[in-house]
Amino acid sequence: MKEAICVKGLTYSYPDGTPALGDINITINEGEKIVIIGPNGAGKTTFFLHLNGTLKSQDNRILIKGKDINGMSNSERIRKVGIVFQDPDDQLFMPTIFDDVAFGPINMGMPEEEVKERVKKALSKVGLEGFEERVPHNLSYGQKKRAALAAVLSMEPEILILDEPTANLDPKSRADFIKVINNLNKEGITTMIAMHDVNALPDLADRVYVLNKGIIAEGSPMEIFSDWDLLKDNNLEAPDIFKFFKVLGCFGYNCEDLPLSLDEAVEVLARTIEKENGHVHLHIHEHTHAEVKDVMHSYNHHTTWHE
Ligand SMILES: Nc1ncnc2c1ncn2[C@@H]1O[C@H](COP(=O)(O)OP(=O)(O)OP(=O)(O)O)[C@@H](O)[C@H]1O
Repeated sequence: MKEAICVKGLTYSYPDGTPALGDINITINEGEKIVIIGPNGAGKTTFFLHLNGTLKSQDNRILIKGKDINGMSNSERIRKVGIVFQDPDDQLFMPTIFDDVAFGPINMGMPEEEVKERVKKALSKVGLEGFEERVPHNLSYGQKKRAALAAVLSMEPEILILDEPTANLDPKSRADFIKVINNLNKEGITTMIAMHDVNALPDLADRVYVLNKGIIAEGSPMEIFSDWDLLKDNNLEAPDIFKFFKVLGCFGYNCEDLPLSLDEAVEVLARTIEKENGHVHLHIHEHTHAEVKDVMHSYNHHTTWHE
């Protein structure tokens, strides 16, 4: 497998002395689907700002497809790594959507016909066909998120980095946005996402890194979410459905695989029902209401871990 991103010993403190990153070492291969989780202030945004060259550290190395990022020109970097920030208003600043999505290609000096072609293609990938003349300011939040993504896609980056892509989206927009990102990944784009939305994480990650100034852990979503101490120590939580099945397990529900998403839960339940001849046995009636509540709360760090 070819390396998309290789980070060696990245340490960074802001000029006012605030330490943000400590000795980050990671390797991400081409085509991977990576999610980075960590508490507020863990350094996720700071890390991303190093990957597009906005922040620079001299005493460490970041290789993008084998090439040192410090030796790359701006345009070379932007063509390799596209970053979509959490707030689309940070990325949309032109009078029309066309101007915003065309901004990168025009700056690269591309001929007019190619610019138009790239804008059309990028808008179609995010489901905003025909939005060229719309005013960014007047779009809905979900449309702005997709327009900001199109503005990055028009540069046809090989690596796509997204900060909190599902935050503040309604359920349909959230599902649509996840589908768009997954389609881009299937086309071969390496995706790296920072998110607090752990319920959406299993749809967007093959591999997860826990970042808290340094890399604390790395593994599959199942490996990470099964480690309660890791989650607790880093102010993180598992997807709701995973926690719910953990609770069911305490009441006698015996399932081999814990689900991380609703789709997986349906499969797991179907398998159990088949195995148990149409029955799922629970022993909740043997417990008092207070005991059931206690178990439920033990899997919700907001109500117990911080009390
Ligand atoms: N411009 C800055 N100057 C000084 N300190 C900063 C600056 N930007 C961020 N920091 C600090 O660096 C640390 C890492 O912040 P960063 O925004 O990278 O974290 P994050 O993981 O993206 O957080 P969140 O999940 O809340 O978005 C924090 O302690 C933050 O206060």
